[in-house]
Amino acid sequence: MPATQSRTGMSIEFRGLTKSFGGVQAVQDLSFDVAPGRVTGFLGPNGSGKTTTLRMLLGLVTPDAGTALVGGRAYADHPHPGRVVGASLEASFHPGRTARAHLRTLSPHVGVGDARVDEVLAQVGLSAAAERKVGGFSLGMRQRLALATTLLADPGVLVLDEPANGLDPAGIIWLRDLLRFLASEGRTVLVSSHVLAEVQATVDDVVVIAEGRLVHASSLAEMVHLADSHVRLAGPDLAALASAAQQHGWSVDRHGDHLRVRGARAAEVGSAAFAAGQVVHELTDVGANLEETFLELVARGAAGTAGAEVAA
Ligand SMILES: Nc1ncnc2c1ncn2[C@@H]1O[C@H](COP(=O)(O)OP(=O)(O)OP(=O)(O)O)[C@@H](O)[C@H]1O
Repeated sequence: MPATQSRTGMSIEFRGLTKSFGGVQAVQDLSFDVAPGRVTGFLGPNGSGKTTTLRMLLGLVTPDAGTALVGGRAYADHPHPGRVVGASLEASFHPGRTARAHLRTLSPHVGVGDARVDEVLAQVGLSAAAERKVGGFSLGMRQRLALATTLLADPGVLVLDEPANGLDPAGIIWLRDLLRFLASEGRTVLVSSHVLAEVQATVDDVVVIAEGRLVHASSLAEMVHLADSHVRLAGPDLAALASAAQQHGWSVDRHGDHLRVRGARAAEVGSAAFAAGQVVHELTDVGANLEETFLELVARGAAGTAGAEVAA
């Protein structure tokens, strides 16, 4: 077994990380922190730069500028980086090998024995499939084996790229419980995903990127607060409706052909419009929708207008 000190989570720091491939600016001046003892969701749409960022963290891609540090050091500067950070990024399996054989080929490199191999197979629910060839594994089983690979050295830092991809609903709940348990032990757990809903029940902190730039970093609780409910209001004279709502001290944003009024319920907004003599075509209470907030942050980030939402 590796030394227990490896289990202590270290913080991860990204500072001014920048990388382009030819004409493609994959990551731009990206800075955020990932804290130990918490699960952090690293979110962004396809092609937003998540994998490139994680590859730079693991020293697989050289940044054009900036740093990515684990416990204050570059990954490669740790004496035994594979024992400090467990990462699923490079997980590739020989189809003719069994799950157990796959892990046994890796175990000497991270200084663990066969007993640990069976332990992690049990931890990811693959004990019964240990002697089956990986070529016949489902996507979900491959995800479990990738996770077993990252856990093998009992590392304090886990970096998981889209770990929920391919898992069935029961598998997603299982993964959530496992990641929460690993974080509760003090580990640093960084999980990428392009679907907030997939990791919403798992993460403590949220980092959102779009087109390689940071658009939001906060606790999940703060993001939920951002996703506050509002009243959707439309009519032939939006300017007059907006001013009627503002006179009551409610905040009003225009979104295309309708307004969003915050701080009031639909009934109050309807009464205010009536009192102002305004025709209303649409008046709806819209509940908090985290996924919608995520998509909005991404859209605003892509348009380069997200600065105000960046909390980190
Ligand atoms: N080795 C490379 N050569 C050229 N372009 C690359 C390379 N790696 C990434 N890119 C480009 O950088 C951008 C970011 O890609 P990246 O894979 O980091 O995004 P992602 O957020 O992980 O996407 P996904 O959710 O689809 O995995 C994309 O435009 C991609 O095409």
